[in-house]
Amino acid sequence: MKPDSKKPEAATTKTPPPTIPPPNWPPEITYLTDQIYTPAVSLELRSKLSRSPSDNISWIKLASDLIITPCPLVSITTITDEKHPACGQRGLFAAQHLIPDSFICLYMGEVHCNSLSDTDPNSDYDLNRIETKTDFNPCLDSEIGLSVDASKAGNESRCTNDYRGVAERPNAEFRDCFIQVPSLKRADGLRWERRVGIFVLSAGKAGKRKAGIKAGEEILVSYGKAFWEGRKTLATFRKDFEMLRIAEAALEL
Ligand SMILES: C[S@@+](CC[C@H](N)C(=O)[O-])C[C@H]1O[C@@H](n2cnc3c(N)ncnc32)[C@H](O)[C@@H]1O
Repeated sequence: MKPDSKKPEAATTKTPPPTIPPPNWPPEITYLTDQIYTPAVSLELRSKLSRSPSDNISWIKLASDLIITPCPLVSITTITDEKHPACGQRGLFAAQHLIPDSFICLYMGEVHCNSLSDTDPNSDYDLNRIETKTDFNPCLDSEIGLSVDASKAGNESRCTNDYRGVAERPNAEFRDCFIQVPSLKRADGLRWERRVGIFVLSAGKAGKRKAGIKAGEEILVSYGKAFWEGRKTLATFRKDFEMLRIAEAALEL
């Protein structure tokens, strides 16, 4: 069943209702239960996020009961370990044992166009700059040029740190997925829409990661070298020596 792209659905423009944020949520950041959109993201562009799952058969389709806000699987903690390179900042930790390949939470934020005018060059929370398994420059949908920035609004996923300097390797990764959202046009009242989620890494061929992520362990992804190289360039330009030190340390690992 192909989505009807002639007329975008106005019902999807609704702003999600406010929810009580999880403990330790940064008060200056808006807590989201669904992604929001910059004015530059037209309804027509948004409708392109809606695809029949048969278009991308390998992408996981998440049942709506897996998407719970706040997410009970994780907790946000301020890092106090001085050896941790993000000491003093927040990190995302497993609130219970998470098995390999399991879904943790969606990467929520403000969806924006990848044009210079609609991108915040200072954001540390833009998927545009983070490398995922599927794409070198993942975005939300690189074909239509959309990405997600959680610098001003997001959910727990914005607290996920990079593994460099913390652990030997990541234990989680970003993956493309589909979720079901309400549709006025479909007989069943639902359609599939593209999202990016954080998932526990698979056990691996040798089963080395079969333990998944233990309760209390920090959830760590790889932002990719490009993220840290970008930070290094920006830090050099701004003469921000602390940012430069962190970026160089991450690149050395
Ligand atoms: C997406 S945020 C991660 C959450 C962040 N720690 C917070 O409290 O909001 C990305 C920023 O976290 C910090 N960070 C994440 N992983 C790091 C690492 N391995 N080493 C140093 N800083 C890290 C950097 O400041 C980076 O720009």
